[in-house]
Amino acid sequence: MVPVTIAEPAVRSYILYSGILALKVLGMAALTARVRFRKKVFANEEDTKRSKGVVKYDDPDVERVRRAHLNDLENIPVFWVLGALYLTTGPSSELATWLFRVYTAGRVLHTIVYAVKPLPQPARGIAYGIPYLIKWYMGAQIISHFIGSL
Ligand SMILES: N[C@@H](CCC(=O)N[C@@H](CS)C(=O)NCC(=O)O)C(=O)O
Repeated sequence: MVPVTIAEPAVRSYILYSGILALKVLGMAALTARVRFRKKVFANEEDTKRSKGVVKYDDPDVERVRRAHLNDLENIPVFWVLGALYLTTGPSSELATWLFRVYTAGRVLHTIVYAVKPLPQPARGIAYGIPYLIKWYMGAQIISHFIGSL
């Protein structure tokens, strides 16, 4: 059994990048609110009163930010699970740190090219694909490490 302790640089790196990603997910709510107020487009009647906005469910800019938020929710919790389990396989600290770092950078870039400053494809596909492959790699490492130990 590989000991997973806070003294391990890879564990500290996981905690750091997990925290950054959690704040990044929270930031999506602020980004959505910013676009809603800029466009005066809201989801509920009571939200429209102070800013004289309208209820609208198909504003393209709001929907874009909402899709980016949803995409985070489809991906980042999976990283938390796989990243934590990956640490139990005894990876090199350097490799684990780079995987967590690149993953985090990819997810931040995904939001930028999707919702902040939309860029033509394949910008979003790449920003999505690299973190996606990192998760598959960590998942495969977990399975290959533990499959023989049952
Ligand atoms: N739920 C996603 C699954 C596939 C995915 O996440 N694709 C990436 C790269 S093209 C993406 O940014 N999709 C846009 C989105 O989720 O709104 C979708 O419907 O597209």
